[in-house]
Amino acid sequence: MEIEHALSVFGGIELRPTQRQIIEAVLDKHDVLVFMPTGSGKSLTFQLPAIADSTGCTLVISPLLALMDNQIQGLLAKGIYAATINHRTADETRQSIQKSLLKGQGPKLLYISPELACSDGFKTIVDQLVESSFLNRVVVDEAHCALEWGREFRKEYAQLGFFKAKYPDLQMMALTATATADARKKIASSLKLKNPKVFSTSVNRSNTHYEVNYVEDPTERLRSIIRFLKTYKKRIESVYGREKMPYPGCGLIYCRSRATTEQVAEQLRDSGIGAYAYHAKLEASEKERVMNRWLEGDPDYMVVVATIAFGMGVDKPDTRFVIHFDMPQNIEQFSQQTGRAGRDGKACLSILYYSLQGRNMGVRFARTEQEIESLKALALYGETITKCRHLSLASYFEQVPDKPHVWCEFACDICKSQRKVQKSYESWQDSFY
Ligand SMILES: Nc1ncnc2c1ncn2[C@@H]1O[C@H](COP(=O)(O)OP(=O)(O)OP(=O)(O)O)[C@@H](O)[C@H]1O
Repeated sequence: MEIEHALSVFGGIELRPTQRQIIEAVLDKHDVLVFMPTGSGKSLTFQLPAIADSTGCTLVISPLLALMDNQIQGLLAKGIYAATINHRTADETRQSIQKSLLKGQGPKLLYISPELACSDGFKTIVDQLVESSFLNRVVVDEAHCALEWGREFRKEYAQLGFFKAKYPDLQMMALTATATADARKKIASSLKLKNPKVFSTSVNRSNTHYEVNYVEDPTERLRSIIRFLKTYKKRIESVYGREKMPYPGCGLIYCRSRATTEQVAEQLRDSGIGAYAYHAKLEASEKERVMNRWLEGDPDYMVVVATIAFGMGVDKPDTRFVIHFDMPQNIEQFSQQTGRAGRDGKACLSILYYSLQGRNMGVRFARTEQEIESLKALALYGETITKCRHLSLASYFEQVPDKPHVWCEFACDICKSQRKVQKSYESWQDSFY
């Protein structure tokens, strides 16, 4: 099937130039390594070739069930046969999927976890699929989970090199938003990719307005957020009306601890702002309710106040802001969480509350040399008050543009008013003495 024909399934969207190049390389049977920022449309680069294949299956290895479900629902809604096998799958369904795969009539995309991929039972299925030429390629999504130093490290991710070790000609594709040169090398080597075509696009998200607020006291931080959200809500409602559904101004606030998410959400509700907490210890039904209402754009769920448990794979394109009430653990986490906003390409806002307490907490939890480096990069991002925030982020990812002003155009607090940032930074510093 032609690219254009396969694309029609996606409702007439136009491929971005890099997406097209990647898809062409995949259809040319190259191993491919993709580094593109969060929300830049990486999924399409493996979904479209899978649809274009006349027979056989693309195996997608993904770290989270929620992430798999999200993609499968989207594909099924477009009439594409996609499925998952995981611990929740009934035996009958599992057997029926396996049988259909071996006849070449199975799902076009089969999503599985790295743990299942590495199990002996599944390896036997892979053997049979390769022998019958029904396995077109293996896609490793969120490939940075293979990096031992990352917070999201999963040991089975680091074992996925077995595919190429046994079947050197089996095509593999790896995708991640983590973009340092070191990460690239390590991912390619861990998966044993053969002369991969590497695609790396700018980490810059020019639709994001970056802002850093230097506030040490958590109570003052909360006051500042409430002030911001009240003004913001008023503005939204004056344009769209009070009860607009879906609500056009949804966002996320990240905190470090579960207790903080609950406290912040409660205080926001008391101030008339629709907000609910989301963390790993909530009942499954509560998590589902909060996630679904937020995704639907319910005004009472305008803000989700979350721990790190809410993040990877959440795709709500019209998320308008991400606020870090507490500092994230490092710059990778900051970049990934901020990447939840503005996935529709429209303007969005990132506000980082920077504090000495947050920085020290990061030091306490950093486990490896690389994590410390990434935390230092976050500190540099927060404490550099003479350089555009977009550029500070880009320097960590070793991407410095020729024409920095084109990247930002006043889309950060420093480019907007360096004097104001300097004043706020200095008064924060003064508060220590
Ligand atoms: N060419 C395109 N034109 C318009 N919208 C697109 C295009 N490609 C992807 N999108 C949309 O952009 C959004 C983000 O895409 P996707 O989830 O693939 O991002 P991603 O790069 O995988 O992000 P993450 O790293 O966070 O998983 C989705 O809503 C998707 O439908």
